[in-house]
Amino acid sequence: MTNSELPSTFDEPIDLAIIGGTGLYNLACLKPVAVLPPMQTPWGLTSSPITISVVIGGANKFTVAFVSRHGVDHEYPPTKVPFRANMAAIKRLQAKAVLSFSAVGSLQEHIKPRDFVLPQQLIDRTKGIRASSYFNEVGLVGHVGFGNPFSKSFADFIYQFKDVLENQDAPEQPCLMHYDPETTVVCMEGPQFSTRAESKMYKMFGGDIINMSVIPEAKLARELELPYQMVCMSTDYDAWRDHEEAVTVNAVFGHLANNGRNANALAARIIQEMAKEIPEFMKTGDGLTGTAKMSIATKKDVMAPETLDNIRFLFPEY
Ligand SMILES: CSC[C@H]1O[C@H](OP(=O)(O)O)[C@H](O)[C@@H]1O
Ligand SMILES: Nc1ncnc2[nH]cnc12
Repeated sequence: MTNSELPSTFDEPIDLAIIGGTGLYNLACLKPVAVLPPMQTPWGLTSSPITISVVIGGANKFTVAFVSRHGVDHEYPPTKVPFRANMAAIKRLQAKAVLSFSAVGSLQEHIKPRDFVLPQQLIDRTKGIRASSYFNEVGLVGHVGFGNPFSKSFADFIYQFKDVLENQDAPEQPCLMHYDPETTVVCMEGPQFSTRAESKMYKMFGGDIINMSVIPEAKLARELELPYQMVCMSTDYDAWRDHEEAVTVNAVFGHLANNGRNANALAARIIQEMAKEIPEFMKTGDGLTGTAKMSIATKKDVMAPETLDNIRFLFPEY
């Protein structure tokens, strides 16, 4: 059956949401059972249809939803991705966690192109022009904690499968997965890449890798109480190495095929293991359950009916 012949509705809650980035417009390791058309949310339409797949693991059924961040034909630049719609749709489908993939530049010698990184910290260098919150309205003010922007439990889970990575063209130079509590991703505005001076400044800040899309995705996931981990796939050394050409899109594209294969292998293992037994952090909410409600400072009595409808779109139980 081709994707266009599949049902366009799916009525069960999903377990895991996966967001694909540059070069990862679908996951070949998944067998779709439904393709939902781009979902209308109070924050607009999602950037792509949502592909639903079901995996059987022993006695369990495990459901995955896939969204393409930039659209299936890469129509949305990082500044204009409908991040709030994408994340609202994922929440509406009742995902228990979000696994996000991103192509990144490396700010450190030891992180080579084709290596993967599980960042645990981030530095926001976007320019305030992206809608980055559900709780930043007159009549709805909320301040969620963001000290630890990623899910350590999820990163620990993913790191178990570090050995699935392969370098197909140069097996003697294996692809590594880097993971420690200080590993930091810088998120810049784009769409232009950084200047050499900016790239060196980000290194001085303590950045290890750089992309254009972890903000506001990670912030919105936190507001939605969703455990969120980004798997960063290195494609270049950005612009800080004076003796080398600064990053170009051609350099990035040169590594996308290998990174895409590794993303599929990694996602397949993660899904297989989750289907056998849903990890504890997905069952319990990773300590995030109830944090959004606690963060809202505005009194409910003064909220407009439309505001309450939007909150209920995200949190039907509130
Ligand atoms: C084409 S290189 C720059 C582009 O790649 C990354 O996209 P994504 O995070 O969606 O994989 C980066 O964030 C930029 O948007
Ligand atoms: N050098 C870079 N800067 C920002 N985003 C990127 N995505 C891939 N490489 C990048």
